[in-house]
Amino acid sequence: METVVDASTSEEANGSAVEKKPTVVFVLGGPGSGKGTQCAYIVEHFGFSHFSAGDLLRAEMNSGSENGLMIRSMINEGKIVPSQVTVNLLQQAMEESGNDKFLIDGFPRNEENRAAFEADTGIEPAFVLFFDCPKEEMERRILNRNQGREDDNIETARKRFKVFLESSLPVVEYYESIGKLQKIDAARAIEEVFESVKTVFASINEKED
Ligand SMILES: Nc1ncnc2c1ncn2[C@@H]1O[C@H](COP(=O)(O)OP(=O)(O)O)[C@@H](O)[C@H]1O
Ligand SMILES: Nc1ccn([C@@H]2O[C@H](COP(=O)(O)OP(=O)(O)O)[C@@H](O)[C@H]2O)c(=O)n1
Ligand SMILES: [Mg+2]
Repeated sequence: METVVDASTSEEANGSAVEKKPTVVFVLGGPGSGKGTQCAYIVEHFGFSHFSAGDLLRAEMNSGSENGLMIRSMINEGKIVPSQVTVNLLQQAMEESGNDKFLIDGFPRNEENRAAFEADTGIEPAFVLFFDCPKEEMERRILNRNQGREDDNIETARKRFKVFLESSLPVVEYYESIGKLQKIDAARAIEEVFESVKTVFASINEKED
């Protein structure tokens, strides 16, 4: 007869080899508030991997995947793509990165996004950055962005602002209510905004080099 399970295997199974959960910071703010811009600086200074939910969805849309057409029509209407699609893309990107510190930008954009991520990954954010910016300034930035995005036109931008107010702000308020929100005045020059961002991250862990 085969030997029974040995001691080392059962030790792993009962938790001695449990992995540490990754650190996740969600980066929220209205369309054009400067999330992507600030994330690039955070990556340089603090060693996080940055994933923009919008960028991952655009890549998926252009990859010829079966969800491509659905994603394009949602994005062009400023609507939020079903959470399962976005959470799967984020999970895959995190797994492939090999890192354990993630900035997730433009997510969660509604309560369904928030709940799906938590249910599927078991991860809660360490904290949530919120870039607070007046609508007029966000509108100016979007219309000057020049990245060739189909949704950066005035008509879609207005739909995105409406979705932000109705669906995304309640998530921001939720994180505020549990004491996890770090609100930053984003209506200043890029360098000034980053000074405030640095203060928040410096208290966590400075990149060692
Ligand atoms: N503090 C700022 N002041 C002026 N323009 C900014 C600032 N931050 C970002 N921008 C510009 O505004 C546009 C939107 O910024 P982006 O980082 O793409 O925002 P988001 O990811 O929140 O939509 C970009 O063209 C960017 O260069
Ligand atoms: N969590 C998310 C993030 C983006 N999106 C879609 O992608 C679009 C662009 O998101 P984005 O984060 O790149 O846009 P910005 O806030 O950077 O301007 C959104 O308007 C949504 O249509 C989504 O459906 N779900
Ligand atoms: Mg962005």
